[in-house]
Amino acid sequence: MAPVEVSNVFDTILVLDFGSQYSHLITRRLREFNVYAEMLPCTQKIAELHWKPKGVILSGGPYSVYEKDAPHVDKAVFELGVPVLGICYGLQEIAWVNETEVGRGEKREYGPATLHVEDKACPLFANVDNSTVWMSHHDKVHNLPAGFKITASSENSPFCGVADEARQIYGIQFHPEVTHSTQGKTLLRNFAVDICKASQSWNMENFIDTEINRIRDLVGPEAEVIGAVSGGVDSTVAAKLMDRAIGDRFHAIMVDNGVLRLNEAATVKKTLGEGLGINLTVVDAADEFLDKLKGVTDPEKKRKIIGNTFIHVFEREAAKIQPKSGKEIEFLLQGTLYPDVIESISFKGPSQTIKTHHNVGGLLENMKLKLIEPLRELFKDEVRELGELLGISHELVWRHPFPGPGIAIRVLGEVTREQVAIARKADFIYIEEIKKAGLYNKISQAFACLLPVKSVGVMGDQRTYEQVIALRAIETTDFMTADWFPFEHAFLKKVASRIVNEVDGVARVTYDITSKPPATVEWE
Ligand SMILES: Nc1ncnc2c1ncn2[C@@H]1O[C@H](COP(=O)(O)OP(=O)(O)OP(=O)(O)O)[C@@H](O)[C@H]1O
Ligand SMILES: O=c1[nH]c(=O)c2[nH+]cn([C@@H]3O[C@H](COP(=O)(O)O)[C@@H](O)[C@H]3O)c2[nH]1
Ligand SMILES: NC(=O)CC[C@H](N)C(=O)O
Ligand SMILES: [Mg+2]
Repeated sequence: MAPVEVSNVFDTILVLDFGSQYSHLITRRLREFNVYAEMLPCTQKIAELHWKPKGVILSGGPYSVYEKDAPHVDKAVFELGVPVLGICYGLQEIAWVNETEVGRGEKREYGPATLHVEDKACPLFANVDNSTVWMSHHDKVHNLPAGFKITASSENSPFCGVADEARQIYGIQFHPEVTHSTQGKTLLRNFAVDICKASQSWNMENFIDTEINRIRDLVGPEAEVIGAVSGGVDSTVAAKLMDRAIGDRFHAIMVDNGVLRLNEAATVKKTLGEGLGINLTVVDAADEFLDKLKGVTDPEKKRKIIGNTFIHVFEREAAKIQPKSGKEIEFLLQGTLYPDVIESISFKGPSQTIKTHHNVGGLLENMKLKLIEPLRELFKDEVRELGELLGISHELVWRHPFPGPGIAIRVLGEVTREQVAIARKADFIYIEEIKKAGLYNKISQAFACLLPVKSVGVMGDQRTYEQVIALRAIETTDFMTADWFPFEHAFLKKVASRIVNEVDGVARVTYDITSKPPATVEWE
């Protein structure tokens, strides 16, 4: 029997990734109109798929089809009897497979171009007008492949759209997945819904039932599962799904690593344990973490120490659990999201190893435990929607992300109890003011950092010589790029004044106005 996979339950469009920076956006757009799509590397062998796609999209990519080492699609894609759409490199690949010349164009084309729909009857262009599309290519299809007709053109690309309607193979030179292609979403919908006949049934309500059944099948009637939860969105949603699926055979463990936010452990215990009824153990390992961090100032070392200590604590706690069945714990729950999976499977080039799925997450290595990752098909906003449907409070669902290494990477330099206490208090005041000003949900992430430099101040006629707090607030959709949040001056003034007045050990407050890149979100 084929394994129960999401793609076996929902009609699925297969996106084959040739390494374009936009590949994941194709999946994203299709899901926005409730068609499920999954991305796999372009090297995927069709015979090894456990499910049959309703259609296939070949993405763009940095290679040239005529290069010696260029990646090529498994030709079995064209034997599946389902529609195929090639985008940019994908179009060039379709031409290549059909023995049509592709070469370097005289002109590169990056940015906006005007699309001319030449064949208004082509179902791919239904309700698509002559409009702006986004181009990003240098190569050019020189001739029309045999059996194809021209469906669209642009000034620089006479074969901007081609189709072999009998075989349902379509190619376009532009990128419909980027929002700058103003009618790109209509085109993708035409392909997925009208041409491939994929049902628009992908929504979080349907997903809950499917996933609960899948977990029950996988775990069976007796086995027990452990999972690390932080009180963050991902692990809470994963834990709640697990709880619905197998009840008290799921054991959630939260580690107080001594670098959580103010009152965090107690709050999580209350919201997850009492509020959501999840079987939760909070382990106080603060001393163990802080002892190991003594004298360490290098950011990477700090991260490694915290990561390893998490594993030790977690293994120790897991060994204490004695399942009713008398057998050992068999499964480990992880809150892996789709972007993590994409990162690990995305096609980066023929010379690079493509990581496989068990490397994703990596909370525990060399473990006998089998992984369960209920969110591995979902984007963050889908996880949030799922959280709301599972009855998790709006406040928890919309919490800003908080990194596992916590305040340890927000206290620059050595992490001591005293330094953590200062950073915690300042962070608490900052977030409290953000919430009071009604800004929390407009900001993607905000926090305070403690800088290990001293600065002179004057308070109550006394000279002070204390440390500096740097405030950070960013707006982003995917955390890969980010911009700083434009607070009103009055707001910053208020926060600075409160922090200097209420937090001993701080003489000065600054606001970080660096975007990512060149900076990162965290300071370490
Ligand atoms: N203090 C903790 N105790 C136990 N597990 C933790 C702790 N901090 C992090 N983890 C584990 O590490 C994983 C990764 O953390 P991450 O911050 O990416 O996700 P999250 O905390 O679930 O959600 P969010 O991104 O909203 O913070 C978590 O899903 C959880 O399994
Ligand atoms: O769970 C986590 N463990 C980590 O080690 C870690 N490092 C960064 N982050 C979070 O990732 C996002 C991007 O942060 P950076 O721009 O600093 O890489 C931001 O949301 C960061 O808070 C982490 N989350
Ligand atoms: N964006 C792409 O897919 C580019 C394809 C190919 N590398 C070109 O330059 O034309
Ligand atoms: Mg977190």
